[in-house]
Amino acid sequence: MSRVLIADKLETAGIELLAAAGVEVDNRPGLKGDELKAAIRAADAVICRSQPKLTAEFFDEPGKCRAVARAGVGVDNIDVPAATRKGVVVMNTPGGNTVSAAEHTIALLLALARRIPVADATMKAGGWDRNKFVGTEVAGKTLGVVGLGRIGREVARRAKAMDMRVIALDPFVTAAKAAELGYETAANLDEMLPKVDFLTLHVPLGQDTKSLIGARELGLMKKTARVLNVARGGIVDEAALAAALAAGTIAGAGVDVFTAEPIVADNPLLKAPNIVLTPHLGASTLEAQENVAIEAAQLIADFLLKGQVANAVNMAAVNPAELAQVRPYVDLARRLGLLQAQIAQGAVRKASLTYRGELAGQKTRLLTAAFTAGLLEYRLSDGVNLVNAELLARERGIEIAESSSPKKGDFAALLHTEVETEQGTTVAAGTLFGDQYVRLVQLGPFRMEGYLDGVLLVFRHRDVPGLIGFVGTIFGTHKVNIAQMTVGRQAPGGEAIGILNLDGPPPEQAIAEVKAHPQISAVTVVKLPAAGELPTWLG
Ligand SMILES: NC(=O)C1=CN([C@@H]2O[C@H](COP(=O)(O)OP(=O)(O)OC[C@H]3O[C@@H](n4cnc5c(N)ncnc54)[C@H](O)[C@@H]3O)[C@@H](O)[C@H]2O)C=CC1
Ligand SMILES: O=C(O)C(=O)COP(=O)(O)O
Repeated sequence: MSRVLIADKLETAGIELLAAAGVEVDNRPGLKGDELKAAIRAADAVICRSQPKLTAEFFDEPGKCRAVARAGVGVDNIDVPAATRKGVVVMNTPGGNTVSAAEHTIALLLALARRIPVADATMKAGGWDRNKFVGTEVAGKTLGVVGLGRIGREVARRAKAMDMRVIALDPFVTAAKAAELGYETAANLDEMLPKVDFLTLHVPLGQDTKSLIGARELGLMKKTARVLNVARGGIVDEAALAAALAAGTIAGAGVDVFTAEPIVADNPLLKAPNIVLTPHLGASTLEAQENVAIEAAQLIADFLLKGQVANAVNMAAVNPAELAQVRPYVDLARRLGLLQAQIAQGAVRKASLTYRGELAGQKTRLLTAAFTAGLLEYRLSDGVNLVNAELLARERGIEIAESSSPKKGDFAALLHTEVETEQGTTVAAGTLFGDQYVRLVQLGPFRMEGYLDGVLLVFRHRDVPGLIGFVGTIFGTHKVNIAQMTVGRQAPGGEAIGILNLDGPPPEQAIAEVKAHPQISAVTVVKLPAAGELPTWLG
């Protein structure tokens, strides 16, 4: 009989579903340390929410555990790469708590605007003050929504119903799509922040979003503005927010999520003025908990009893033998996607892939999925993989088109990609040398032979003598080694593009010095995996 550890508080509907399916349920929420480790090892699968921190050590020796289901969205409390390495499938249940998280955000917004918690507390302490708690209407005010995914969209829709003006910021939402929904867009945070009366964050916690709102960003906002964080602790810097509230440079905040949960006594937000706090209650409604408990239990029952995998954030349902054959091209396609994600400016509308020569008609769906996974993987909270990449792109209104042409050009096989955003189209094409070495052979209109790994410095320039030496000297001075370099140009003395492969990330100062050259028009730093480093879904 299969055994499932329930490592968090889970609605009984989920537990009943497992029992009815003939699975043994070990319902022990709140286990920690060695006890949790032992319970995981003894189970075939685990169901959790955000409380247990399933760090790498829990997957070191997973015993018989083969799957973790997160009854909710954010998997930031689970070390997914560590789980993957050990072959543990991690699944989640996006969508089930979307409405609850959105409603909680609106509840905090109104509680702040009308100062309800403090008025309530004052009254219960014997007070009656109708002058001290004068609030503000939200109608006519501007709400900035950062992250217009599932929850952000529901928040924006509700704000619109309250006659708020909505400005959205999300790399996967074009101005046209936003306008269709009745929202404005901002090109970046700096443009959005000075305009908003309320700011709400609905992005996953990741490298890009940690401290997304810090002292500098809070400083760009109106003194009368209020900040809401129902996403994840740390997306808004806690110390900076507490300081801005104390200084009165921000008028209020509503926070549901914290860097350490349960909150620690010295968290500066506990003592900050004009703040409404809730203990991670965004998904805590009967409805949401029933949804996610049933969904998570069903995922685990199907996995254990039928071998079926759905909603996996770290696993591709691709036949292993097939994958082995095309692995180097899958790697190339993903790297081109990662490159395009970092060089394309503005919200992505469409990606068009053309398979030329020997690649024509060869598992192109798989390669297109790999390219799409690369294009999306920096931004989304769900782990993007071969299985879900195209669906996730479609959900975000990104069209993915592919075509094949068996005619051979300069290369026996070529993958040509074009990414269209509201600001233009970027072209990148790649191939394999010697059936295994991944190479970039075209960027924009320029032909070249570039390496698609590590840190790349891409610079557009005019092909004038001495320029390459100028750039090389800058990196030499800053002690950043240049491992490779390639230049593509159409004609001597004309427009050109240079790519340097650097042995480490370049300091800001070095980039500023490169940009200062009058013949260099644009500089972009692109971060790609090291050569041979494969994504977890391909490893
Ligand atoms: N307080 C609570 O109880 C709950 C909190 N959450 C949190 O909310 C987050 C969002 O959930 P969903 O809306 O379901 O996820 P989602 O994946 O549907 O939406 C996330 C959106 O953020 C956008 N995004 C990513 N990086 C961005 C950036 N740097 N700037 C602007 N936009 C960016 C993505 O393009 C995507 O559209 C989850 O990751 C989770 O951490 C989710 C449920 C309940
Ligand atoms: O689904 C999410 O990401 C949440 O933050 C909800 O967390 P919880 O399940 O209530 O611990």
